[in-house]
Amino acid sequence: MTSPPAIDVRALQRRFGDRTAIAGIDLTVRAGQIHALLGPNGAGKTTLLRTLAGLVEPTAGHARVVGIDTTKGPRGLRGQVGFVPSSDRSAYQRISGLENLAFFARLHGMRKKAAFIRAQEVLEQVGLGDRAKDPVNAWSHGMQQRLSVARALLTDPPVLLIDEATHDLDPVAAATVRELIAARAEHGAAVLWATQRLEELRGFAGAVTLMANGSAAFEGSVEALAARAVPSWTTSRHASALEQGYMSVIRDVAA
Ligand SMILES: Nc1ncnc2c1ncn2[C@@H]1O[C@H](COP(=O)(O)OP(=O)(O)OP(=O)(O)O)[C@@H](O)[C@H]1O
Repeated sequence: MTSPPAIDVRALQRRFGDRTAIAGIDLTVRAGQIHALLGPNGAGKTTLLRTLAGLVEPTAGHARVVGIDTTKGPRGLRGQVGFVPSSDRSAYQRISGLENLAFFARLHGMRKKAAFIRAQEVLEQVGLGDRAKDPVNAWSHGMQQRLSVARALLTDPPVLLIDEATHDLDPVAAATVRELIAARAEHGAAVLWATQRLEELRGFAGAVTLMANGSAAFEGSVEALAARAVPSWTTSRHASALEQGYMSVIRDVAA
């Protein structure tokens, strides 16, 4: 018998007043897969990730994470989901990164000593081991973003929801984060990875959903998206095939 998908989204809708953020999406991500979420600003990527993290309730349809209905909220999903919000600044600014992570590890039930050991370990994984004891308000934006990634990895959850984690990162730090996430996927985590950096998807994401206006305008492999590339006077000759494929899908939606 095949196990249920780690992420299972069926006919999901979410409205905010008159505005439709998610207009009926189906999505499946299995253990060990990295699934990229693309789309223009306002397409609904963050709303989808926040719904899966239990922070937003669907208006219709459903979302399940390792079989748990996400309407149970973040508490009901605790230990199952590592969520990296975009531009996350939710850490306690006056205490150190180490103390922040140890605090969150203790919320997950770790004993004090084990919590500090694990906190130091994940800080080293994201390249912040030597800054562990600095107060977070002395860290740069990119360092705080890496702290958010470290927090999501604390308990090795089976599902990782990542919203533009590499947005503020230098290329070396961004590569380190992708390697860490790929290693988690190799160990069985299911990853949903929202990004605007197309160049990072090749050799990283196995599948792509391109959202537009709250719907899935394309779903397939990175190679299949690149194969949608069409020569056009509007596309720069320097744009990669992947970028051209992306733009071709968005143009079809707008047409
Ligand atoms: N709390 C909210 N209240 C009202 N409208 C919202 C709320 N959250 C999102 N929306 C709307 O839902 C739509 C989808 O927004 P969302 O943030 O999910 O897009 P996105 O694809 O993540 O965009 P970006 O690439 O800019 O991060 C937008 O029109 C946005 O204005």
